[in-house]
Amino acid sequence: MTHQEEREYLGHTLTYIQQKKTELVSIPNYTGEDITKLAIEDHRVRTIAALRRAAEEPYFGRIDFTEENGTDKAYYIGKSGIENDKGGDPLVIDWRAPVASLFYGFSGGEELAYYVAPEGIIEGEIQLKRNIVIRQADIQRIVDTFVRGETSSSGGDEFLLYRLGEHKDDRLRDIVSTIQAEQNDIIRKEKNRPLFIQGVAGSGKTTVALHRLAFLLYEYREQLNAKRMIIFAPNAMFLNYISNVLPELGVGDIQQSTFIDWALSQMDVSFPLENEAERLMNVFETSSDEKNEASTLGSLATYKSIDAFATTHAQVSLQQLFDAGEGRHLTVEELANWTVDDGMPLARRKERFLQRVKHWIDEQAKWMDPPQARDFKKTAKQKLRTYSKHWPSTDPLSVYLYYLKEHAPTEWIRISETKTLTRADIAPLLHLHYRLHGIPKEHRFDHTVIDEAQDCSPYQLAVLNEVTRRKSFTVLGDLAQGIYGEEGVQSWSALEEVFGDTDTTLSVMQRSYRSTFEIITFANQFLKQMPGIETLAEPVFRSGNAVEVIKVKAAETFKVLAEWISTMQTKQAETLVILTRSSSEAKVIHQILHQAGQTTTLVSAEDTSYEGGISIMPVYLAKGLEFDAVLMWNVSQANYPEDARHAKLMYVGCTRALHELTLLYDGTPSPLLIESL
Ligand SMILES: Nc1ncnc2c1ncn2[C@@H]1O[C@H](COP(=O)(O)OP(=O)(O)OP(=O)(O)O)[C@@H](O)[C@H]1O
Repeated sequence: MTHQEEREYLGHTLTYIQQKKTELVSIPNYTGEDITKLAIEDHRVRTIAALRRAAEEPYFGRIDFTEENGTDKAYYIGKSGIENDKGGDPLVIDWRAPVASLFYGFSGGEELAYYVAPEGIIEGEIQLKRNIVIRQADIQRIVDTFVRGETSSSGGDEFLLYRLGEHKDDRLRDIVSTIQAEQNDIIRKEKNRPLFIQGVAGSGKTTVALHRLAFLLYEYREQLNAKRMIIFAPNAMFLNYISNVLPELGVGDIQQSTFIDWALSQMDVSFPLENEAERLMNVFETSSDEKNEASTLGSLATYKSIDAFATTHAQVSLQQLFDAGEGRHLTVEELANWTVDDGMPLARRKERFLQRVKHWIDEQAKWMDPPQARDFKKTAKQKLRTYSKHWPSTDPLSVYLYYLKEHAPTEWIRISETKTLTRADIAPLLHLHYRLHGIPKEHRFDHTVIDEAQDCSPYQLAVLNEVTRRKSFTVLGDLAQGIYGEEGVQSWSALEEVFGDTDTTLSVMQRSYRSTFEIITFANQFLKQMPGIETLAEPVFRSGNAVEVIKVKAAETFKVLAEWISTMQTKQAETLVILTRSSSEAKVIHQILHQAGQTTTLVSAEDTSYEGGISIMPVYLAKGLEFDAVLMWNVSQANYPEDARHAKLMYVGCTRALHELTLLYDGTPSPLLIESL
């Protein structure tokens, strides 16, 4: 009965979608310049795209709601809303609409439910919450997670577990059909108060951030422009991994970048950036303790100090008159009127000054014979070029070096000698670039998301705060995954401070969705060994195989690896990874498997895309990614000694696994394995 009723509704909806699409496609393109017609054309194109997406899977859920006044309504929830031109209620409600909150916020227990509509709070009683899996326009599965009066209703867990049990390919996916109540709250938080989210590994931070962008764009469509919204993530491979979600949600125009790539696209800097692979090797594979330099450069104190330096630097005081030749000159007093600091960036003031002097030269020449005037103008303009050198530099790198020479001589020597920049230099350089040249209007953001924000420096955030309107930020991360140590932050307050007196919100996500109960429980032992981490990850009760910790001898390496791969493949694992402590170990394993005819992908810091299949990479490159099966290679005492940094690396590695986790070691196991041997 249920299926029949749902089949009819689906048939009816698909017919409508088809008709509407045909009707809209038949309207000729508008290519003129009338703004109203262009807006209508834009709407037409977007609607066709949304209908095309909806034709395969128009909705995924249904909620039956009895309003206080007794009206019964059935709402079908999908990725895009589908209006009904022929009158009546929409056929499908957009998942971001206020009423869809009922679907996400309801966990089965509440007597009364409500949502906040534009006209006020609407209260009522939920009768039914149903998940409907549609693939290629066909109903595959119906799961009722709540039916009023039935005591067995789970409120959503059964369907969530079904979804979490699926195997993953090479791309992160949207979760519109199973967004959980605590995630829904975060997605829908207000726009203009900086929002910080501390979430355990696998709690859905990246996914929630992407859904929040789509939500904000819907909720504030009159104020926001997708092209002026951005998500910053740590590296190109991770960006590639998440690249499908925003287009799937119909908001593909939102920018996605790393901080460094974006910053370098804003300015010209003559020195190259250090090699990324070498940097990572330095951070993770050498045992140097000199890791404080980035934390000083990345601090808010340095931001303030450089800001004050830029202000002083921009005060122009010309001490020499400008002699244009032929007895004409501008006095120091006259020049001072043209150099006043009226708040305009230095480079623009300099440009304005030069224009004025050029104009003055032309005026002087008016009283001369033409040949004399020509010679005078030529000479005077040459002299002006020489004179302009009395202006302070407008090159960010030069100004940065002046600053360092005075305030941080070690850094000055580093750059002067190597003629190479580190990542920590980029935020100060962009800051100076903005101070010297200003921020073009079109470079400002309406909303900025920072993922993996535990690795973001306060300085970076302060610079982003300059380009982001109304402090509209979502900042997400996990302090327990702060594997860069001093380069990132040790507490969220270090980043919150950037916003000064502005109120910020800190939300916490403790439930972990990625991994099985066994894997999360296992990984929690590493959280317990990190100073300052008080709460553990809470598993969703999805049980799987036990985590295996196995001792192997070096001579058996290949045999063990081959067995692991074939066992995982028989378990239908599609994405497998071998995580090593170092890049050299990863190369050796890749070589061994290659010689045995096994195709694997060796992932390095330079890679910009993630291909799925069987990958081998150093553990520090796996942050943000996930795999059906993970093999932690050689978790020996030498590779993972007992300290917070290695506990974090171990935590990151183990929490990459969705379904299967195996750890191998040769010799003495890591002392961090306190509960598993
Ligand atoms: N509500 C949900 N329904 C279904 N899947 C979910 C849900 N929330 C999270 N997931 C899944 O959990 C996994 C982890 O999500 P995500 O990568 O966004 O987490 P994260 O907190 O950013 O993790 P990490 O910090 O470890 O990188 C993904 O596979 C995601 O699809």
